[in-house]
Amino acid sequence: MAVLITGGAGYIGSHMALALRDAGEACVVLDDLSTGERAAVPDGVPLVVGDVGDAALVLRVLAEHEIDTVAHFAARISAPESVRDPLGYFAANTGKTRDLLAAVVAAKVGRFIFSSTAAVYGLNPPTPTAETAACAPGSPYGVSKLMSEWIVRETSAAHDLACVTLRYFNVAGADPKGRNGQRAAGASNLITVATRAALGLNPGLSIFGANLPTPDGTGVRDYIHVSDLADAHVAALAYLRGGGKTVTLNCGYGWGYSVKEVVAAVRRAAGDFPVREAAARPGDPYVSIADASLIRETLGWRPRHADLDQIVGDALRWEKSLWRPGRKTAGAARPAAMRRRAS
Ligand SMILES: NC(=O)c1ccc[n+]([C@@H]2O[C@H](COP(=O)([O-])OP(=O)(O)OC[C@H]3O[C@@H](n4cnc5c(N)ncnc54)[C@H](O)[C@@H]3O)[C@@H](O)[C@H]2O)c1
Ligand SMILES: O=c1ccn([C@@H]2O[C@H](COP(=O)(O)OP(=O)(O)O[C@H]3O[C@H](CO)[C@H](O)[C@H](O)[C@H]3O)[C@@H](O)[C@H]2O)c(=O)[nH]1
Repeated sequence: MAVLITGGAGYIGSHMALALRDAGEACVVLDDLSTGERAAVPDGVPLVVGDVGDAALVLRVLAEHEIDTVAHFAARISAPESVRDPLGYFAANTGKTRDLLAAVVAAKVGRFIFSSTAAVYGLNPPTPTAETAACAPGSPYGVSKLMSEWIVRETSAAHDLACVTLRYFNVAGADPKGRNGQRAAGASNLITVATRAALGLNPGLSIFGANLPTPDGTGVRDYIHVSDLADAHVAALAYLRGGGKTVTLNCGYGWGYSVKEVVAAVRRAAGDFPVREAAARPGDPYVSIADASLIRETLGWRPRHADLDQIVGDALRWEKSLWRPGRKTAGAARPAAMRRRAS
């Protein structure tokens, strides 16, 4: 038995590959390397370079590696980009999820884990947000994921296929042992931007909205450590192999931090860095916090790295380890400590 990880050369999928390898589980990665990197795939895990929409390739991989479960991470992930290219997102995310499922059903693979997002809930969900909340995605990206969820659900109902859909809240941090982390130079998520700013790799941080209707005026998010998220996938795999039924589960902790609280945590870990207040991003929810009770009940999952200082510390250590002379991020100005490392 082995797990196929689509998108396993990307940020989250590669952490799952690491978690499975650490647990002694066989797995194989299928990734077209459009945003992922070969180096993110852990040593000893086979990488097949190709498209999840290539049915012949997928069928071959499913058979050759005796796959019993597919974990489908591969996707395009930028909400602003999806506003400019909705049809591209529906093709890449929704269309290819459909094509992958067709291969999975044809090959009689009985288990599927799908990467969805809190973005399906949209702009003003009740908080904390339970899985039963109405879905009203605020971007084509969110729509592409919600449509994929429906395809997963209907396919599961019609075929011998049990599926766990995981709706991730804000994924952050890096492998606590320093083996892996966010590699995308253009990553725009708060904790990556703030840690890179603290290291002088970009000119500073803009706080998008400082007068929002929240306790300190800045946006609040439920940040989940990427290794806890990988563990949730390992727990979902055990649940499915134990005969668990199709279910949709939030992945978050059930509490949130504001942008200012995240800035304070990064400053505690790395010292001061420039921060300015800017206009709120159109379409940003003010608050996004999971009701995380169902995943605990259903999978028995318990987070191990939920402390914000650990999330920030792991991200920071990873960013430092990535730094090398000539590495480019926006407006890089190298701090003295890093200039010394270069010489
Ligand atoms: N990062 C987050 O905060 C977040 C939040 C919610 C949900 N998600 C979901 O988690 C999943 C993984 O996100 P990530 O942050 O690791 O993104 P990522 O861009 O780092 O990883 C995606 C991977 O998929 C690969 N890929 C894309 N299209 C492909 C295709 N057609 N065939 C084969 N490989 C393909 C890319 O090369 C990349 O390695 C996505 O489905 C995303 O929607 C991410
Ligand atoms: O430079 C920045 C970046 C972010 N923020 C703020 O920090 C918070 C978090 O923003 P992120 O960009 O890190 O994450 P989002 O909440 O916008 O979105 C993330 O989580 C969503 C789920 O809720 C989707 O999955 C989406 O794909 C994923 O990027 C927000 O209040 C945002 O306005 C800033 O102030 N400055």
